[in-house]
Amino acid sequence: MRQDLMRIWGLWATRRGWLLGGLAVAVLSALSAVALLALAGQGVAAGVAGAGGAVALLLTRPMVLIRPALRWAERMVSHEATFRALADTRVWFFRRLAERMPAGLGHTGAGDARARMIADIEALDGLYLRALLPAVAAAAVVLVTALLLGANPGLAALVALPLALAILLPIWLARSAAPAAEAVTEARGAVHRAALDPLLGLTETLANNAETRAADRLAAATGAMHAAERRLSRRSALGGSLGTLCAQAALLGALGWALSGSGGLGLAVLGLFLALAAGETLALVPRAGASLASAGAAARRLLALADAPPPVLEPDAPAPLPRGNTLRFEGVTFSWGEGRDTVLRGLDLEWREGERLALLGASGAGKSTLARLMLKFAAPDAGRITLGGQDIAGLAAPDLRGRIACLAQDARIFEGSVAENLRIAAPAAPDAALWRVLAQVGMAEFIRSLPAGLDTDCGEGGSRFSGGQARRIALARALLQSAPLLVLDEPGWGLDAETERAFLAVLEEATRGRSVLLITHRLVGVERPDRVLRLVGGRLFPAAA
Ligand SMILES: Nc1ncnc2c1ncn2[C@@H]1O[C@H](COP(=O)(O)OP(=O)(O)OP(=O)(O)O)[C@@H](O)[C@H]1O
Repeated sequence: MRQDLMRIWGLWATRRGWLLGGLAVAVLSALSAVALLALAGQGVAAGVAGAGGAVALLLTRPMVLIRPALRWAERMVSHEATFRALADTRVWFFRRLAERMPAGLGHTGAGDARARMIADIEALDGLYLRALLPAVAAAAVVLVTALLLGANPGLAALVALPLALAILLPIWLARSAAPAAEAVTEARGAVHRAALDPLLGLTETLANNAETRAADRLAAATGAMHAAERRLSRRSALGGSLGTLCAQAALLGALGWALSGSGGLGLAVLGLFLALAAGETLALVPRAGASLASAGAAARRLLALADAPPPVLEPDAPAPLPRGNTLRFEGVTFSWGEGRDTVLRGLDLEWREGERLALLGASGAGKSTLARLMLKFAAPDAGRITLGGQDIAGLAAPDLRGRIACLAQDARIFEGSVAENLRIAAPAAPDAALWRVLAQVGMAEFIRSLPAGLDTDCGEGGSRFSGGQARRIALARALLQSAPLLVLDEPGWGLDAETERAFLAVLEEATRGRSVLLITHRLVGVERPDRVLRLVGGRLFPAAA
């Protein structure tokens, strides 16, 4: 746990100024509480002794204002620090995921990754806000208490030692709370999945009358989560009780010392008031144990995913992009991981520059896998893939992807306007270019008829449009990318027969001068490919058009 949390702290290096600033203000704020009560105590002692206590009163007045100001500053600075650190962590995690799962989350649990991205990263704020901040502030208070009472080491020990114990206890408890925190984090992920999965597939859930079963699963997952949370709360409550016990022991110690009459009135009152002041700061510490354990569990889950080896390593010194655009597979063998079926077996392919290739094959034959290998979303287990004679392993992935445009089978429409979705492929494309590709996929007229035209919002996952319309926008996006090689994975998926034929008929015109790889289950007769290949048993065979 410690190592994982240290890694997370290391990730926040660029926010060290804010984080340390927050710590400093938290310490000052806690010490101001001590100063206020210490001065009040001195005032009371002076008053009781008939010495007036005017000086204490004079000093107390500004403290009454300084303290709330420091509390306000503590909130603002520490929350800003946390916000910035967590934002960095989210971006870092996103990049790590993108490197490690270029072929998409579909095969690795999108719900789980989403839970980690949101909930686990949020739980990390406990490391700073609820563990480090209160613990450091409390430690400073205990130290200052010991120093202020230093005139009498006996009294100092009676007050400061139980208080120090109140800080150490939650840290010690955090270790034993780690499994409970881990269980809570896992259970939250399970609730996320149980809630999201049937919702994302709501139509199937309802059509199969499966909502009761889905609700039962969600209830079971929620029950398991509450049970796990209860176990963690018990630990937290134990920490809270033990912490309070320690703080009260300090008060009792100070009171006992005062009543024993072994020192002056001033010191006795100071001891009592300091024990009271410290109690207030220490009240936040017991929660630190559970928060630390939860942050540790979240950090472990995040790092497990973020540290997975990337499927394709980027070259240290990428080769320059070659001139030619002929793409070759030379004896490529590939499986998606240990224990998984071999998808490609010593596959050879020459996709010549400017060639229009149709790739047929049964479902699951490995057609999309072939496309993913070309884009370096995965790397061959044996053999190599070359572009213009250069092994793509030596090319930087962004360079390669600038040469090969791809319409994936499950291409997603993002939230944002039609224009924004298209410009993902070509950020500087003028409106005229957008209209051109929309016309090529038969969508220009429809988009023009919408009040907002190109600015029409697509909705989440393209929900503003029908499946076929969304598919055509994705197709237009692939056409817009001016890459010389174009891979179209099932471009007709979701289109009615007439639209599919119309699109395939204009494909030649729309992709003139480019190499096209058309991946499909079947040809409809209007494609006019230069060559047709069929993928069977991990190898390619010539097929009739
Ligand atoms: N990203 C991935 N991670 C793990 N396994 C994968 C991944 N993509 C594909 N597979 C697996 O590889 C095998 C071939 O799948 P692929 O999608 O390449 O076939 P396909 O010929 O395109 O099928 P379809 O025509 O049904 O789309 C399948 O067993 C599939 O589960």
